[in-house]
Amino acid sequence: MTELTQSQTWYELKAHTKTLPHMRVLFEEDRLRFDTMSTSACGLFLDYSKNRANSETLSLLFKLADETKLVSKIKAMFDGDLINTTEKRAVLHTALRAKPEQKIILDGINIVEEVQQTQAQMATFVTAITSGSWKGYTGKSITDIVSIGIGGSFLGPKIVSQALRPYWNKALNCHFVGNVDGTSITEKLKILDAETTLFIMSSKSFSTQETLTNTLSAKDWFMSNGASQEDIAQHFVAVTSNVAKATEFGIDADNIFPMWDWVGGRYSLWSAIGLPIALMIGMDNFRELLDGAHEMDKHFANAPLSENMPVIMGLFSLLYGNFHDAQSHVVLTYDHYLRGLPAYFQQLDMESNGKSVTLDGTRADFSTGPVIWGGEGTNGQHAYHQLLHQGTALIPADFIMPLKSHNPLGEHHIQLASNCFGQTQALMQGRSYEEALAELEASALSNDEKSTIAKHKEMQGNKPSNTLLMDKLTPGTLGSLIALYEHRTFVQGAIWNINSFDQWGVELGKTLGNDVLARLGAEKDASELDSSSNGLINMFRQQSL
Ligand SMILES: O=P(O)(O)OC[C@H]1O[C@](O)(CO)[C@@H](O)[C@@H]1O
Repeated sequence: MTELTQSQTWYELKAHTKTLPHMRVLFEEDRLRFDTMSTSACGLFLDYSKNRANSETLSLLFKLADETKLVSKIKAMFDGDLINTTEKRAVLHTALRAKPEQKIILDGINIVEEVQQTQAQMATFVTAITSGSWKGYTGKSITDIVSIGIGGSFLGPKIVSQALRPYWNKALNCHFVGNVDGTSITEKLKILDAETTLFIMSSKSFSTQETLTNTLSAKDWFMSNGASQEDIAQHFVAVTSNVAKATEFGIDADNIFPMWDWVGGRYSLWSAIGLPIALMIGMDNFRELLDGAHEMDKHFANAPLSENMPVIMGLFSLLYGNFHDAQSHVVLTYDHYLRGLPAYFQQLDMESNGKSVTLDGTRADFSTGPVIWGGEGTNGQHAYHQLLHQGTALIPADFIMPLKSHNPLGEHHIQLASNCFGQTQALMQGRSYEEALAELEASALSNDEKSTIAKHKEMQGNKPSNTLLMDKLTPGTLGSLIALYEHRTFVQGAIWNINSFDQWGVELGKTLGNDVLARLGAEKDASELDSSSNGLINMFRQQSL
């Protein structure tokens, strides 16, 4: 048993959540519900009124936050305490977007100076590439950037570049390679010209199999196009915390952008891992992205809990997972440029809070991180919204939408907004049996048929959602939005008292994968493995090699 689930407040929340009326009633009882249950920060507006909560719910949640010392845990992160306890590391992705004049001391060093030096190195490189002064081995300027990385070294650059497409440098194209499946890199290389292509190899550890394999294949392709070993320096750069390994790999020392162990992979887009972003949108816009995140950092560190956007969102997610048995959470982005964001938040949250022991190793006797999934609105309405509305699972939803489009076109944006708001309304209010029956009144169906169909058309409603709006999708508002979700993830982990910043669960798969690799190559016999693994390996060896 953990202290958390034995606390008085936990018991009170369990009892309280059973007493709440349908959200329809909560809205009828309080005409000002939208005004009191919404808040703004850093260019974002959060409507959290369509949640299963009243003032008592909120005060119990804030009490739980107080009792679990959330405020002091937030301070500990910003101060650089070693809160990643299993790896004895600080968690300071916030330092990546700190102001140049700030001082954040870690092991006696002001790490802000190191961050600023790397940003200066990035800025010089971005200017060289975008001005055309950087030449390839045949004297041509670079036209295509290929970012090779996986996990946090892939999704951040890819999703943020995609989201900020309106800000792209017109002279550059970008491509992202992550999967070790040869198809991924082959499809990219087919359309590229070795003379004008730059590869950015992004790997914090410089030991990730997929990234090393993809980079070696990129190198082979490059050399097969008439380039020589000394031409590598003009077409390959690396972002890593393992500078020695990158040099050994053949990356020119001047072309290595450092990163640090106090930045987790899934929190690293703000570092030189974001180099592809800076190349595509320019260093000024990249700094605006950082500034947006910095504003959210200040808000998170200073706002009272009751006005603190990441705290409110984190507490509501915890409410549904721990007191309503919600096993997943859906992120619905009503903006085509943000179509990749659900996948980004999936990795951010699930690799952070997909844990089952608390800091001292006690097995959690409560649900921890939910499954995060989602997609682009309005497409989802024709795919999985049926389950959101009438399924048996409770799935809290976040709807995210800019109020202004980068591409105003006829009725498109007003229709997008009408769908976004209409969906949250339908989830909340549902449709009663009586309402469904009334809709069938004029039909030619018999009374029995009307009654049966009405039961199928009934929608319970009371399905919670948050609606997050921004005036327009810009580097600044995107920075604030992503930092908001980073801190939302932190809030839950802090209250659960788990380590949100290691990822031991991915180690075993990698180790066994390497063992299977040897057996697939017939260097090792597979017969001592379980019959499934043995059978699969033998099938591959017989049919694929
Ligand atoms: O940047 P690296 O060291 O290649 O790691 C890639 C990814 O693999 C992980 O370590 C495990 O998925 C992620 O945390 C990380 O972003």
